[in-house]
Amino acid sequence: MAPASSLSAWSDLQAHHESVGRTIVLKDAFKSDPKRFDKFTRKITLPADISSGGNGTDIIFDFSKNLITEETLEKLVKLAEEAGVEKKRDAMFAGEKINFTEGRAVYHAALRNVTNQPMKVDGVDVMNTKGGVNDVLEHMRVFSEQVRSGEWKGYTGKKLTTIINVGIGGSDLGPVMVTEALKHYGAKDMTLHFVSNIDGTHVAEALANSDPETTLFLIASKTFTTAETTTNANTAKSWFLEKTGGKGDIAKHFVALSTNESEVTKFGIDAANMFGFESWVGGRYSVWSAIGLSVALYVGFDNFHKFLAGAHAMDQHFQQAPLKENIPAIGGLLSVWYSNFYGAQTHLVAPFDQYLHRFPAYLQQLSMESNGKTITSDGSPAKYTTGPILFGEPCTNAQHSFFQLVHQGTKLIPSDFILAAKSHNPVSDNLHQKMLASNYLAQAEALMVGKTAEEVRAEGNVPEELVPHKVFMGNRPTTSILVGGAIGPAELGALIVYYEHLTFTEGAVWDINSFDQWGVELGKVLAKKILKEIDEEGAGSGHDSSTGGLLGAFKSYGGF
Ligand SMILES: O=P(O)(O)OC[C@H]1O[C@@H](O)[C@H](O)[C@@H](O)[C@@H]1O
Repeated sequence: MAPASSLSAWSDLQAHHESVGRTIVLKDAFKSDPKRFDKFTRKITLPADISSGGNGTDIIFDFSKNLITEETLEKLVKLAEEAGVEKKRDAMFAGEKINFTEGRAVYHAALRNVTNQPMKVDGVDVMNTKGGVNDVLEHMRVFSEQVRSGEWKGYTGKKLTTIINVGIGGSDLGPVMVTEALKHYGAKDMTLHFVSNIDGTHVAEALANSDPETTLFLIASKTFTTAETTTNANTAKSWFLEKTGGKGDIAKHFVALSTNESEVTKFGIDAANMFGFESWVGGRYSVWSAIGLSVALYVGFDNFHKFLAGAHAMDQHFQQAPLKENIPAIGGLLSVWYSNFYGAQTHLVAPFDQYLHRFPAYLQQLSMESNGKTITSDGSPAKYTTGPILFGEPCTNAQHSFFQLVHQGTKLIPSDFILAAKSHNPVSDNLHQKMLASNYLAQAEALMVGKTAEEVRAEGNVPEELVPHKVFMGNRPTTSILVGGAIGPAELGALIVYYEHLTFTEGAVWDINSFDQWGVELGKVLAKKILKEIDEEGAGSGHDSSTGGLLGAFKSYGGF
């Protein structure tokens, strides 16, 4: 595929940015076009039987507060066409090996293919083959129901009520985020811990208050070779054997979520207690796989299934909707518009939802591990900026910390605001929910309309020297996502997949491989070498003076 910047739609957009983009004034665009909201808002309705309220939940994506005209959208769609976004999308859903640096299909959509459409990789039906998607789901259903009901017992016959998921990256962030987001649906008698960091504090704190008789460990690792996870898992195993005086039955207390059966059995977990998946599931897309077992255990399999079904609804929309109506494609194209034509470097995602407090952290891996790449498909460096820095925190908290920069800083920060119309906790007669909503609406409005010097002066009593400090430039773009109900499993699934395919669209336009992650390797290799050096005499070898100096200082201060 040709580099994006050589496409004619790209030059066309550059000219369009010069002539139109740079001069759009959003508040004027709204004044002159009363239909702007309708024109740029898109909606998906989830099937009633999976929606949180029992009616089909609408999810509205209001793109109207973005720096676009109808012509911009047409030109962005043209860019997507020229960049082959639809072709690449279809190749992904056809199981082609679009992860071309690892020779792998990118098929996480099969994991949530709840309508059981035929999906094949290398001619093999991944849904119905032995050990395939449906078999693993069935294993997850049976196991999660047994644990939740107490039928699956620990070695002394007690119900397992503490779940410790040991995993990192995609084997941690998805399960953490989703179990937090769906806490309302979680088993009240279950305590969850997620141990990811190699910092011994993480595992020590999780074990400190856990009872080996009632604890279930999920060792979650696609490769089962990740240093942090195998080390934490071994520490957990030693703790378990020590606390149980060697009487603890690993088979009852440890299960593995992995693709690597031989490493799993080497660790001491029976293959029967392994929940598998395939190499075509990338780590950051693995919450839909066996890696989501903690979710199924916590919220129950029916809810896990709804989570998959909501995701599937967004998959189907992405596959079927024409680009101009295609919600994730529009999201991705807007990101390209801001990154490549306005020079934006960031993407803020602020959920107005406390349950979604780990959503931005989850999206950081999804977006930045996928599109933090320089090299394009022909091996040459991109001549344009690629993956933005995604960041965020829940609101209203973020408003009281870093929103200063979003409103008055020198940077353009395209922002997404997410709100559910219904709260799971409508306390104080919904006062909190109304205040939350008022902030969600006010922030997007304030970012757009800003405040001129004249408006500041008109407020009266403002010393002239303070006027410039109180001016808000405005015209700062936001996308407002409104879930027309509560955020339940299906709504959450659909929201995640919106961002997955947004990320896909960006990467497809930028002509990069969004599905590998070579950039995490170098640090791992160097850490292995340095770990050895910590136990050897001296301050290592072949290091620069900073690394060598710090290594020496660490050893001397730490007494190593
Ligand atoms: O699940 P594994 O194999 O232990 O890998 C965990 C994480 O390891 C990281 O190194 C990768 O960058 C992530 O993509 C991955 O999710």
